[in-house]
Amino acid sequence: MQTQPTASHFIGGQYVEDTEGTKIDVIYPATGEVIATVHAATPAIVEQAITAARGAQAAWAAMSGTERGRILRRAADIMRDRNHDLSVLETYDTGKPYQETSVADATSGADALEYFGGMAATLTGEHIPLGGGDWVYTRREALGVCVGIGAWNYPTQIACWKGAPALACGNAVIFKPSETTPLCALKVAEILVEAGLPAGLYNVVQGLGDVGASLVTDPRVDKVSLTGSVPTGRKVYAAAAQGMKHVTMELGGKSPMIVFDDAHIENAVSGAINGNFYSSGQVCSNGTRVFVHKGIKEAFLTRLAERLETAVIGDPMEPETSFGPMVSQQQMDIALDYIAKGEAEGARLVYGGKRIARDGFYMQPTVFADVTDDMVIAREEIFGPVMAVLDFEDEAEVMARANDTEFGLAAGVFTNDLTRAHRIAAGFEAGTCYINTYNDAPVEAPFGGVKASGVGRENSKAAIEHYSQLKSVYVRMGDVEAPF
Ligand SMILES: NC(=O)c1ccc[n+]([C@@H]2O[C@H](COP(=O)([O-])OP(=O)(O)OC[C@H]3O[C@@H](n4cnc5c(N)ncnc54)[C@H](O)[C@@H]3O)[C@@H](O)[C@H]2O)c1
Repeated sequence: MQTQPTASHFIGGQYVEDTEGTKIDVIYPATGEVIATVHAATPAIVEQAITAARGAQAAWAAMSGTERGRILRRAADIMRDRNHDLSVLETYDTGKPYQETSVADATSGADALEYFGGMAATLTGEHIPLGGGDWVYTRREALGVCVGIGAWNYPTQIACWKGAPALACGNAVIFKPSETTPLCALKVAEILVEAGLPAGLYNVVQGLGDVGASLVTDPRVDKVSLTGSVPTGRKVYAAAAQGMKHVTMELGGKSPMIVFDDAHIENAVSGAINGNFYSSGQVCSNGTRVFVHKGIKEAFLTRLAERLETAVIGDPMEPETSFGPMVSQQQMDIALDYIAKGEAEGARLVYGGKRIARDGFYMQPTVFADVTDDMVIAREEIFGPVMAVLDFEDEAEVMARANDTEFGLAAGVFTNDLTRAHRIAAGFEAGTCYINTYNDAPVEAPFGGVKASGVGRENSKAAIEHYSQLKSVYVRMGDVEAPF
């Protein structure tokens, strides 16, 4: 497959290059080889993108929702038709196994385009009757130019989860992918244009944090949607506040998963695997603090270790590979450093813990038991395949410990006690909760965090609120009274 894109950026409906920008090498995580090179956007490229977006937005917003939606739904169909190639590219960009990318990336992006494409024609205001025959009507209007800034773990999905609702509402989009995974968003832009999206409405500019910051601070940008870490979120939120811009913040987590002693152990182990080792642990909503009731702890750990033995670690392009490399040397080193901290703090290493001796950024899926709440591996987001298993005995105690974190992205509970399951879900301080499952993210349901994990929601009808605004129009049917 040709991994070198035609050019670094996609602006005004076409590929654009400016080799003056800082060189960014794209590294295939499975081998460490450079598979493409792009250039960070220069100020001239940023200017071009903002001008293109502003120039195209008003006419797009003036089209009917049905027309806008049709284009998005056509793009969804093209994405599904090209799922194989898009999945291979996603694997080159991120290192995630094709087994995952073929079902969770372009397919999820297509779902967002289809869902919001269908919704575009349903976006309306309301009629509010007042006394004396007067009335108010509301108009749901676009925000203008929306900037999306992506993390590296789901480059296609993030480009679509931000782009689809923004476009459905009549906005123009400028998307800056993570500098670690710059390739996939360009394909999303190409497909949208092929589906009939007028030029300038979905632009992709490459770059590091400084390019993101220059977009966030530009007065011509109306909204910023970031997927990234909490420290970056604090900076971007603060910068956006200066311009009183709308924001969506999809940030990190250290989510709890509670396994009661009446749980179906096999399902709970599956949930813990999905919530810790999918995408080599590089998922924001992962349930990395697994609280297991003392009564079933050893049975849970034994079964977990047996199941981990069956993971197929290897070439991510091979269909049977179920666990691939980390995205980068840097991210692997961060995770290995946390493993060293866990051992130094006295946690019991029950599985993995080592780098795998082969090319690329491979490390073992890792499980620590006997982890206590104060350990660094139980408090900080690792963003790697490192599970911390903690003991508990009492429901009230585990609820308080689960919530004792600055984060609030996700949380899960495994139990067969119906009322307890809902009591726990109600008690979680988290935006996205799971009962007897973990890490589902269908487009129909709102996704996002509370506390330091974020502001706003992606997916579902809720996303519309974050990509549009209401205008109230007051209508007087009679004479206007005034005091003098
Ligand atoms: N809640 C979610 O939906 C979600 C999904 C995926 C990942 N994440 C989080 O993302 C993090 C991992 O991704 P990452 O390492 O790419 O995150 P990161 O915060 O390092 O970078 C995210 C993006 O922000 C850009 N950026 C950095 N500094 C900036 C600045 N000052 N102004 C504007 N843009 C700036 C980066 O270039 C990148 O595109 C984890 O914390 C993970 O939990 C959250």
